[in-house]
Amino acid sequence: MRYAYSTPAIRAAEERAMAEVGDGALMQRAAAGLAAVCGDRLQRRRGRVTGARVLVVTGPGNNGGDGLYAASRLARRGAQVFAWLVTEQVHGAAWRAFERVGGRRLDTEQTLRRIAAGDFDQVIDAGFGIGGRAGLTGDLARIADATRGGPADVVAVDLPSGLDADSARAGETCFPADATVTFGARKPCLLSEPARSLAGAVTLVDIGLPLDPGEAELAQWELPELAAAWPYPGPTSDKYARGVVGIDAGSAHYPGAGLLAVGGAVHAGPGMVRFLGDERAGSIVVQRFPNVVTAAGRCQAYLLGPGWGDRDDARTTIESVLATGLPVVLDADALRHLPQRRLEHALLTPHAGELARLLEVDRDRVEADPRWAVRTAAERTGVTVLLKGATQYVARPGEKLVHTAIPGPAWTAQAGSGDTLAGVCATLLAAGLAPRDAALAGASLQAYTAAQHPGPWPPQELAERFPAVIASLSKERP
Ligand SMILES: NC(=O)C1=CN([C@@H]2O[C@H](COP(=O)(O)OP(=O)(O)OC[C@H]3O[C@@H](n4cnc5c(N)ncnc54)[C@H](OP(=O)(O)O)[C@@H]3O)[C@@H](O)[C@H]2O)[C@@H](O)CC1
Ligand SMILES: Nc1ncnc2c1ncn2[C@@H]1O[C@H](COP(=O)(O)OP(=O)(O)O)[C@@H](O)[C@H]1O
Ligand SMILES: [K+]
Repeated sequence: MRYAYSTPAIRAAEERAMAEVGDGALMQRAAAGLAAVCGDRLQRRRGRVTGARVLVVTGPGNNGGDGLYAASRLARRGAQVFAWLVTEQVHGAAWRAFERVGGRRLDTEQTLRRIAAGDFDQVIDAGFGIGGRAGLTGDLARIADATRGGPADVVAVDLPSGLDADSARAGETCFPADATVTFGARKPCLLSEPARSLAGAVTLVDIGLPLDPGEAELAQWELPELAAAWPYPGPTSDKYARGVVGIDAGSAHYPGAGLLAVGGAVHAGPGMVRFLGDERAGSIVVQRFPNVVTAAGRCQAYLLGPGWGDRDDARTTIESVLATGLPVVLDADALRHLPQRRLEHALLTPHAGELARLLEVDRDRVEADPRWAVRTAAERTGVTVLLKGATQYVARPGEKLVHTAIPGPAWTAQAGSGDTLAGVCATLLAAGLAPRDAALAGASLQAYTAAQHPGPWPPQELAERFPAVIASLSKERP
């Protein structure tokens, strides 16, 4: 599990740590970790650190201090180090250390000229860290722009300047990095798209911050969580132990949605799938999946909504399934017909547009603050909500911590992926997983499979790769 902490929680932990060891010690730990990563990257790119030319883009606060101390360490290994100062204000002790090792200050024009000439092997972005605001202006924006796409390896200190540490947003101007060295704990921006992609490869350096996962803001699943949650059958499992899924998806207008949802469910390993939807969609489903049953009967979880279109009986169908008290995934068109009361046993799986409609806000508001949006929806509806998108967030009512699924490539962003995913989630509910785990495991399986098989696979073909991935995941089980 990867945890991310908000800026106030990190500041509070820093204060507790500084009371014990002093602030200088924390900064030295941070600088040592940063210099180690910068040195390794220089070594890999050019065979040695000696002779490398390194520019530190130096901000006025402690982030700038980290960068200068790290550069001083690189200078002691033979690098030539330069600094461009964002303002005249600079961390005094770090600046003196930088000057002592022969570090040189460059003015803006010298810096821009050298960047354009491809003169730097590495640019350390030590502009702003957790004190940073979104967006860059003035000469710093020019320097970030000039560096972008050039030959220098860009290493961000703590987080890329121009990002707000607590937000998923990627401002219009920021300093995209090839790598980020973050201190003490990950920041929410480093786990949330689109900000996450601007950070490159993230290394977490332990500087001894006393942080408790109970205070975390975000928790991202990794393979061990997925493998541990996955319902592998035991030696005596029968089809009811594995779970029977009832799927009402598709319509004469959208017959494909039924097939996609069933395809997701079938390839996630249920005991049985009953198709309870439109007759025409049903006959296509059975042709493709002869193991699917169209007769009504015992189910252990349901999926309602994909490809329904406008349906007169939408509300009554939802109410009759809710009345069973069995777990149910409410997706796509079912989300437009939710009863106006708190629900139970359901998992809602909206994308940003559907969540915006549910909350009666603009889509922009959801995208600007996805954690707020997913938490608010969970509180209002009383059930678990999975917000789909480049980062997939899951919130439960009464819980501040928001989880995210294992991330995957944008190949998954195509019509029909959501239908497939809803089918996987319903299979997991039928196997007895709690809605939160079903959402995280389903979304993680789809994203991880797409990462293992990059390319424009149609969703139904990606689903055919789920079984092999599920089988290989068993190696990760605790
Ligand atoms: N504390 C510790 O123990 C440790 C801390 N560590 C390090 O300290 C970093 C936090 O340092 P920090 O608090 O000094 O803030 P920092 O991010 O350097 O920003 C400085 C100032 O810049 C300004 N500013 C911000 N954004 C701006 C913008 N877009 N455009 C223009 N100006 C902008 C803003 O000032 P303002 O303008 O608001 O007066 C802000 O206060 C942290 O990320 C980590 O690297 C590590 O060493 C480990 C130990
Ligand atoms: N940029 C992206 N990177 C990775 N996955 C994405 C990205 N954008 C969307 N996804 C995923 O693709 C799927 C699309 O779902 P959805 O929009 O509901 O499709 P549909 O309803 O057309 O089937 C979701 O699982 C979503 O999380
Ligand atoms: K930075």
